[in-house]
Amino acid sequence: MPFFIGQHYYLNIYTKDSQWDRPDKPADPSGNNKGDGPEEVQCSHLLVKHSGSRRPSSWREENIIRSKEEALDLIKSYREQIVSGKATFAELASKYSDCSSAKRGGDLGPFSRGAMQKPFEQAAFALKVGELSSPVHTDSGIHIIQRTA
Ligand SMILES: N=C(N)NCCC[C@H](NC(=O)[C@@H]1CCC/C1=C\[C@H](COP(=O)(O)O)NC(=O)[C@@H](N)Cc1ccccc1)C(N)=O
Repeated sequence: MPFFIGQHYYLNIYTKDSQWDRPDKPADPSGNNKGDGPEEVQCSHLLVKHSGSRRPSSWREENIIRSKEEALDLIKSYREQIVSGKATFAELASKYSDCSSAKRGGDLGPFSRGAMQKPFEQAAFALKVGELSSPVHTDSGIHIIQRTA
């Protein structure tokens, strides 16, 4: 189906899914996503901001000027320390995360789709419980995410 500007798309108001093609049946009001993964996840994250972040400031640093590349190097080193068992996720998030959730070891609490920026949501909902993501880029900066529930 060729795409052209102004083309209408269809939004399932229950599951928030969107599609170009006209649905062939009414949306299910129960909002069941029919096994397309969990409705809600709980995650912890470690955020390293950089000069291109939408808000380059945090509880740790008034004015964050590190480059995106430096932020990625830091995130990779934290991820390596967690994977090798040198440090726990909560220890590093508490010390180094540029998000206020650092105070809770990075815990964001439970959230459903639609709450977080898309790249973060996509990564979080693809994780199995206990799994640690690769670096995830959002407008906030670079994250590693651990699904806890
Ligand atoms: N529980 C929710 N629904 N809270 C609203 C989330 C808003 C959402 N946030 C994000 O997508 C990213 C990924 C996770 C954290 C985050 C960004 C920022 C840091 O980045 P910055 O905004 O300075 O660019 N931290 C937050 O939002 C914190 N309130 C998250 C939090 C902290 C403590 C307890 C619970 C949640 C968004 N749509 O922007």
